[in-house]
Amino acid sequence: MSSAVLDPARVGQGSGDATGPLAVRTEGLTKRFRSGQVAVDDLALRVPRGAVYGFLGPNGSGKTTTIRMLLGLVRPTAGAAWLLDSPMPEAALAVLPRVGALVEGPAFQPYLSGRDNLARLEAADATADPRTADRRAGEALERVGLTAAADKRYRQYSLGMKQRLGLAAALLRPRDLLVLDEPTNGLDPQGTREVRHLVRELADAGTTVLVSSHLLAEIEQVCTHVGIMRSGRMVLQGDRSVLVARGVSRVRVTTTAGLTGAAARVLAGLGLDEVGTDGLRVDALLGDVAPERVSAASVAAGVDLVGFEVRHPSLEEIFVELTGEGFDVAR
Ligand SMILES: Nc1ncnc2c1ncn2[C@@H]1O[C@H](COP(=O)(O)OP(=O)(O)OP(=O)(O)O)[C@@H](O)[C@H]1O
Repeated sequence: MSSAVLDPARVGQGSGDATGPLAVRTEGLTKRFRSGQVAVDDLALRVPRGAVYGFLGPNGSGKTTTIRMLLGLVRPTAGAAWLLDSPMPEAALAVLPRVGALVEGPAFQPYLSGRDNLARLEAADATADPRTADRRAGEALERVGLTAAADKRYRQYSLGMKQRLGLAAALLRPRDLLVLDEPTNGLDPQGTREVRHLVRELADAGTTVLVSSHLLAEIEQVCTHVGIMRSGRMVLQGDRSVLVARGVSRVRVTTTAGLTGAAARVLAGLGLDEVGTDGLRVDALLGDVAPERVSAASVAAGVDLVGFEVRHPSLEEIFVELTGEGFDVAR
């Protein structure tokens, strides 16, 4: 399917969608590498304008390949992508100046300083205004905390400094959309906090931000929306409440000796699943049963309530459950 076949106007691109105007949209986006590896499989990405979209998934789940396709750096095997309503890669020249990107391996010169590298990028960009280049480079370096190291050669930069320079390059001018692939890679905790702060600031100023990470905790606090990838497929996408809604709460009743059987029968009688007993504790999945029904039914059945606890899983637990993330990478 090519973008010519799939007209954005016909599929409601940019309006009409339940989620409102979109800054990034893909339909059936697929990448099969020559090795036969399907890195991205039939992806329908939906990044609303103004969102901070956390693009999450374990190592190897297809985030970088997706981002490279969005930016026209990798050609999709099938499907289509739009950035700011413009088809990619066809409209790359027109739309990419409005898009700041931080992707792996930016083309920086090792023997030039950070500042001179930015100047070189500016000089290569025909759409940039040379009169304001120095000021904008200085501001971008300051925003990413690189002013002190601005005149050091790139090859002497630490990984974190390189990452900051990549961010500075994305911020050389105001952007409507920022696409950041693992921006906290190589940063220390303070640097990670600064990136979060920067993302929030940019979003407050109206920029849409698509930010990938394999660590939910790193970007959870700034995301308005999430998309979770597993083995090249999107397993969950929407505003951040979809994550919470996805979590399954558990209830735990603690009672006295001799009453655990009765407690288990109460829980099962209410239709709760996975009822299990451990010492004086009886656990079950709460499902959509109200907790107060469980406590009331227990008391009515003569079960002493020594303890009563409802546990909501953390976002991290939900993320791990969805992605099946373990120590090994996906593939
Ligand atoms: N050029 C390539 N040729 C063959 N396979 C590739 C190529 N690039 C990526 N892959 C494979 O595609 C899959 C997805 O990789 P991708 O880099 O998109 O994942 P990711 O989610 O960005 O992971 P990470 O968090 O580790 O960067 C992986 O299995 C990877 O080995």
